[in-house]
Amino acid sequence: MQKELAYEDIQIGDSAVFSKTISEFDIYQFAGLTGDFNPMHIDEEFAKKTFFKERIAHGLLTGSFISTVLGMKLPGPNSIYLSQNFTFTAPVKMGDTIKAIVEVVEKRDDKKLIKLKTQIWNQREEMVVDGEALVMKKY
Ligand SMILES: C[C@@H](O)CC(=O)SCCNC(=O)CCNC(=O)[C@H](O)C(C)(C)COP(=O)(O)OP(=O)(O)OC[C@H]1O[C@@H](n2cnc3c(N)ncnc32)[C@H](O)[C@@H]1OP(=O)(O)O
Repeated sequence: MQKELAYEDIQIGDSAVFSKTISEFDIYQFAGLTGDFNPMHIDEEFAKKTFFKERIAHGLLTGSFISTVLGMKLPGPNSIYLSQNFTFTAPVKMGDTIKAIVEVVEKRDDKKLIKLKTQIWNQREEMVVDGEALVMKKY
């Protein structure tokens, strides 16, 4: 279990990472959980005729691993997620291994707010998601 960090323990420049290989099962599970059965994610024949020519992961499935790093590592347990933006810069394909990285870029002591740069990269060192998150770490 990750040691719980207090707001004061967190410094600008601190970073944390979570890595995962995206499987067909992950994509089906996400479709079932959310109800987003867009055929470009789940129907190989349909996907062959799309711009990407094969099935790709839902953008928010990929993006959700930013939440994993924020909630489990940095700022970690007891973080309150306030906002997030995502730019999906490249597709995530089945079997890709993605790495979600967060880095503290700003702190606001009066409200205990932490701004983090949030990016996800694939195994070919291509950035697939870019963005920024705001988290409150009250205690
Ligand atoms: C809803 C769900 O079911 C569906 C999904 O989840 S799909 C999965 C998540 N999305 C992705 O995986 C897409 C990943 N992105 C890409 O692969 C690329 O961005 C792209 C191939 C779609 C487009 O790239 P590119 O061919 O380089 O784009 P253009 O240069 O032709 O740009 C056209 C205009 O769009 C703007 N733009 C492009 N990408 C983005 C982006 N990610 N976010 C915001 N805007 C984007 C680009 O600036 C161009 O606009 P402009 O006014 O002409 O500058």
